[in-house]
Formats: sequence, structure tokens, C-alpha cells
Amino acid sequence: MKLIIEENADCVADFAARYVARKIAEATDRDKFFVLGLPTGSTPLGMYKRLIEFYNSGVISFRKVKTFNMDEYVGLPRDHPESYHSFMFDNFFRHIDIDPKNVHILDGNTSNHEKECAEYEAKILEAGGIDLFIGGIGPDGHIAFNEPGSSLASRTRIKTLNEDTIQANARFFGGDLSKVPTQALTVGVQTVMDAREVMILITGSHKALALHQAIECGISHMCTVSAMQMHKCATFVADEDATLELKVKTVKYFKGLMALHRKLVEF
Ligand SMILES: N[C@@H]1[C@@H](O)[C@H](O)[C@@H](COP(=O)(O)O)O[C@@H]1O
Repeated sequence: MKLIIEENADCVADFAARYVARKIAEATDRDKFFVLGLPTGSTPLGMYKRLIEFYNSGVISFRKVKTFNMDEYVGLPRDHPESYHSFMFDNFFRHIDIDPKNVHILDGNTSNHEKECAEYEAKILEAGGIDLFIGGIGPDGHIAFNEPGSSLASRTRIKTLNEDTIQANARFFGGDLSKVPTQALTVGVQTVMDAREVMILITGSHKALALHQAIECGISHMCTVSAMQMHKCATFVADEDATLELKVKTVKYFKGLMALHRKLVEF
């Protein structure tokens, strides 16, 4: 596992965007599609902004990119401003040259959730698997909508959101808890684990305990992102605030590797 420690959220966004841009460019050079797993939430917004800037300045193209989003609310109309469909098109897809047929987002309005989820897993396989799954986390360490107690062997399925997540997401629904959907379709922990690479973005002191549990404690289904300890190629990108609960020794160790890790995003 790598832990990248950046000064602030803007620097986290820049690192993540450079990392993604480089990977896409390498795949495109080999005339291969690059398959990205993508998150929603406020954390990745800065990365999407930087990627749009790279696209506008001609640094990258998304013509050879396929995407799979992590999750979608159940029962929220697709064109609702807070649906993850709207989020992704408003904040990213509409501003780049990706072919919409290469964009995959779970349909939270289907009547057959099981079929939708099984087909999603099949589409990922058909695309050759996910090259790089990018994720954010909740303050309790959940990845996608794999709430505490979710099976670490889980695959795409319907999940009931817990009270903390509903409260955390109420800010997007005018603070009205009753407007937040209570269920979502989400990729499973194992779906993320199957990706060839995983990159987790964590910013803010409210996520500091989650980062501590994720990388300094044992693997536990109560902090589903901790499963990434078993991943062959996982990178956590955090800002200084998110490291506040880590041991000084951990922070010092990974900061000592920063000169090396910076080379990963040079272009
Ligand atoms: N399903 C999403 C997660 O994928 C996201 O990581 C989390 C944190 O969001 P934020 O980045 O806004 O803190 O929110 C939701 O629960």
C-alpha cells in the first residue's frame, strides 16, 4: 500500500488527476481502452475539475476510456439534481470527450435490482475488468455504499443506508433527512478489490479516524475500506488534516517516500 500525504485538498485533487491522466495516456499509447471505476461525493470534485482542465488544454482525451460508477440511489429519478447520474454528467462527463456509451452507472429506478446488479458485474467483466477504481470514503470508513458490517466478499447489490450516512448526505437535500433516499445500489467490496489498482481519496479531519482504522488497524467489516490492506496495488491519497489520527511514525515513514511517489505523477 502507498500513502500519499499532500498539504491540502487541492493538492490531493491534483495528485489524483495527474495519476489518472498518466494511466489513461499510457493505455491510449498502447491503443487500449482504460477502464475506470469512479466515485461521487464532494471529495473527488477537485480531481474531476483538474481532469477537465487537462482535457481542455489537450493533455488527455477520454475517447479510449470506459467508466463504471460505484453506486446510485434507489428510487431517485435519474434527472434529479442529486442523483449520481446528474452528479457525474454535471461535474465531469458533459465536459470531456467520453463517448456516453462507454459510461456505466447503475439504474436505481429498475424494478429488478438483482438483475441490474448482476448485469453490472457482467458488464465490468466484459470490459476486461476495472484498471483503476477510485473511491472516497464515509467518515465511518465505508467505501461506495458498503456500510459498516457489509461483507468484505460482497458484490454489486442493493444496500440500506445507515443513519450516519443519511445524515451526512442530508446536506445535499437541503438538510431534510426525509428527502434522502434510504437505499442504494452499490458495487461490493469484492468488486472494488477485483480492480487491478485502487486509489482512495481522503480529505478533512472528520475522516482522520477512518484513515487510522483503514491503514493502522486490522481489516474489519466495520470499516469496509480496510479491506484494501489485502489489495495488491492500493494507494491512499490524503491531505494533512486526514492524517491527524495517524501515528507520527506512520506519517514520517510515508512522507519520507514522497520524492519517490511524486515520480508517479510526472508528465
Ligand atoms: N456513496 C458515497 C461514497 O462513495 C462517498 O465516498 C461518501 C463520502 O462523500 P464525501 O466525499 O462527500 O465525503 O459519500 C457517499 O456515501
